[in-house]
Amino acid sequence: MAAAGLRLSYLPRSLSAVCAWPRLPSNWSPARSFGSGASAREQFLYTRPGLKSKIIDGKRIAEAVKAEVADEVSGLVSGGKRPPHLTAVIVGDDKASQIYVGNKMKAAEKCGLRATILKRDSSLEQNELLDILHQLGRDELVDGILVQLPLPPHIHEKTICNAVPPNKDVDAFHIDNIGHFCSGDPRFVPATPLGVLEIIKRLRVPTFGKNVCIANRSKNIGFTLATLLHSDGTGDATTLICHRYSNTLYLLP
Ligand SMILES: Nc1nc2c(c(=O)[nH]1)N[C@@H](CN(C=O)c1ccc(C(=O)N[C@@H](CCC(=O)O)C(=O)O)cc1)CN2
Repeated sequence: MAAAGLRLSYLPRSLSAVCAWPRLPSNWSPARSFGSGASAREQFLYTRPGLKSKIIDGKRIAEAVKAEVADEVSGLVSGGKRPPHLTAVIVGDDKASQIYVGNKMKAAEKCGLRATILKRDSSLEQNELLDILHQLGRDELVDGILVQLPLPPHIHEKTICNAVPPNKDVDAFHIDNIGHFCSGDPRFVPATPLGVLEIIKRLRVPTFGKNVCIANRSKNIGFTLATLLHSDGTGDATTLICHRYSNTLYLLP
């Protein structure tokens, strides 16, 4: 189940957040590139005349991953086991969240998993949500649980993430799972960075000894992706996390 849980869910459509640093041409000068009142994006592009973008067909990769997970699940089922059961809890009416959860559940079903959505109104109290999670934790027919974020403002996100039983926490947002991940002994890995790593591996983008710049500093995405990419035997790259306050000069090769 852990392997299926890890590889499920979301694959980003593009890999724009990760790029190898290109070499600058010999006539490049900071004054020419930074002195024109250009936007941050223009400055970035001006300083990287050799940078070539490549659009990645994430959908094709996602289909291949789903087919492989479906094979694993059908192996379990033909061995007499029941299909793993993923339950998503969603609180409120956030449009994007509805779409994300719908897509995750469709993907799970396509892989042969049982998928359940528990949808609750935004007026749900924190204690009621905690009760739901305790019940799901005790339910032997539920293997994986995710609580879609964001939650309404009256619900404390960290309290909820830490109420998902760590052995069913497919998002790996529970503090125990963050600790396991950071100490190099992951039980689950957050889906988005794992999806990016999967794309890098499947496209055989070399990372060994490379410099990688990650344009995202969130704990669940940029930070986790940097950890994966610099880890021994996983990415073996040198990673730089940058954000809106990063000095663009740090990006020079
Ligand atoms: N329980 C969870 N809640 C939330 C998660 C999560 O992983 N688990 N992540 C986000 C929402 N989300 C998936 O649920 C999600 C949203 C956006 C992306 C992403 O990679 N976006 C790309 C654009 C991709 C595209 O081209 O469409 C980007 O922003 O650059 C990944 C995951 C919050 N809640």
